[in-house]
Amino acid sequence: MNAPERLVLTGIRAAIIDLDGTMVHTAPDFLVAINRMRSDLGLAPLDIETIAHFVGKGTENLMRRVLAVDYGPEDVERHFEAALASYMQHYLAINGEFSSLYPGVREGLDALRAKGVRLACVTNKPVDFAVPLLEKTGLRDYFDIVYGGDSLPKKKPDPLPLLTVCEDFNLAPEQVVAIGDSSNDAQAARSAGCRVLNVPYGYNHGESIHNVDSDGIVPTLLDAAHLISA
Ligand SMILES: O=C(O)COP(=O)(O)O
Ligand SMILES: [Mg+2]
Repeated sequence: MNAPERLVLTGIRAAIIDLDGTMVHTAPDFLVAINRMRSDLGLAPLDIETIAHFVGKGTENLMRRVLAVDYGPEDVERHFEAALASYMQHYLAINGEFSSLYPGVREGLDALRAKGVRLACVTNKPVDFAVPLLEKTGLRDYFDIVYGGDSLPKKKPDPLPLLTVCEDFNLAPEQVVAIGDSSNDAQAARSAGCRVLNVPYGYNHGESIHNVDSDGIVPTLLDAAHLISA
């Protein structure tokens, strides 16, 4: 029997990197902003694990999931606008204050850049949250492009944001790898025709990352960088 082949991704010219759960552990920011919003609405606080399971499909989805803990579908819609406005205000007030970089992020971005791999950040976070967070964590200058969940008509798992980056970089999708913590990132990459690596430490809707269809699971962004070559 042949020894298992070591995973290597060749012909890669750009990497599209996810933000929440991949570069930055933002669940503590979500916890504070959501529970301040819930307090404004007279609702009891949620724990961090519950909230982390709701993260990944953008702010509107997050609001609906957080309200659905207490309300049925009609009341969720009735409270939606007020909840969203309260949440946006509270999140912007603390954005990045309770967050931290995961191990190997800066090293991984440095290693990718040293290989001549261009970098884009594609997140489902609103772009007005994403850019200040990247600035606060010292990551903004790594990225030629940053797209938030509201930058384009569709967000991940739709392939549009990834395909837009490929076009911006003038690269074919197979020359681009997406790296993320969730099935959203993997599905978007598969639909776009990009390669995809997953990290196991983020927020995959409370499900095992091992069930996701991807080209591999890497412990850190630095490990991802080691597998990627031009
Ligand atoms: O805010 C979200 O919904 C998740 O954002 P992400 O795409 O950076 O994981
Ligand atoms: Mg993520």
